[in-house]
Amino acid sequence: MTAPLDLDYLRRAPKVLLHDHLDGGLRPGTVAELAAECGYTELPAETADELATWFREAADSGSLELYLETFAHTVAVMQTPVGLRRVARECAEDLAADGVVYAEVRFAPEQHLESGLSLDEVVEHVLAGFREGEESARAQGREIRIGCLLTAMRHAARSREIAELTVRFRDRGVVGFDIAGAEAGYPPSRHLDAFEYMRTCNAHFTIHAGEAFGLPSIHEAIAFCGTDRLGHGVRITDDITVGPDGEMTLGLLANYVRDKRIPLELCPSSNVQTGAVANLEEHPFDLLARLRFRVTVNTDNRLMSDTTMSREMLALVNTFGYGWSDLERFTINAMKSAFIPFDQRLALIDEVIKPGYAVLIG
Ligand SMILES: O=c1[nH]cnc2c1ncn2[C@H]1C[C@H](O)[C@@H](CO)O1
Ligand SMILES: [Zn+2]
Repeated sequence: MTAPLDLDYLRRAPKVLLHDHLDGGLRPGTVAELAAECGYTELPAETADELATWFREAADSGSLELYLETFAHTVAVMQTPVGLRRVARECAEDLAADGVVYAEVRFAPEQHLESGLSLDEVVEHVLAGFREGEESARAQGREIRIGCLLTAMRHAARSREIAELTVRFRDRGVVGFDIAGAEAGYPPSRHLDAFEYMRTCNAHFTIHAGEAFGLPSIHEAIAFCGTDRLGHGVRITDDITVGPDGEMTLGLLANYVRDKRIPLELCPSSNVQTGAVANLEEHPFDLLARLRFRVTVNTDNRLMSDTTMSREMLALVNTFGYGWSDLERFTINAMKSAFIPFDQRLALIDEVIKPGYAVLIG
């Protein structure tokens, strides 16, 4: 018998998450406790409940720039070994509790140097936290694997350094590189040397592109930088026209993205909050899914969107009427697009994802 498609069963479904920011996924209570421990006095609210509401409402800004301002408070409490480790451990625990079996979690090491840690030390503490979280999840019967992505901030000038840091840690749990931050005015090609370095090292990267800025950003990310995946990429719809009879025509760039199976790391709730799309009903997720782009479901920032992978999937189910087989397809899309070796991706698909959905599909 097919399992009901509700939050409870969605949590049991094996899920794969490719786009989740470590500094956008803290537990509200942890923000409050770490602030008290490290003497950060600028928090906009005191209790966990008040903070949860504040982050969600402040991020509901309709602009990526205003949305990003909320990160000042989370980054502020992630400056010490204790803070970094705890946030990473809890991230792994929370994702595992939600039924995520594989996640790539990203953060920008250059934003965590205020108490004198080196870039390498910051990464070491975060990786140690992930390993602790994986172990405590395992002790509770939940298997999760976390790969770490290192992000460079696109308005800054440290991308080459962060790319080198990524490659230095490639055998210790860092699986790829990314650029993030305000998109308008900071094209991906500003960081060409970092991407060239990554390609020289046969290393993987994704680029936030096509979120707050349109096709030129996506074109640069692919044609100039050679990105493996697109962070968001929703604006690829600017290159798709839907005729009066519903006939869809893809432009050269949209065709290229689809033909090359370039994965789209779509983040439905986040896109509504930053104003990339007006509401979930108008989100192009379904259009792209029906056109068979390689769509994946992601959280982006669980704290700012007050969300989880299960809730993002439920929102899509309620909006577009998806069934378990659709969710399995999106999950396999994500697993195929991960930055870990092919044989390991295949093992997770065959041994964890397919059997997990088979039980739910009945
Ligand atoms: O959706 C996003 N677009 C661009 N930048 C983002 C997004 N979500 C988080 N960031 C930024 C803020 C964080 O401090 C940084 C590293 O995780 O990445
Ligand atoms: Zn993001």
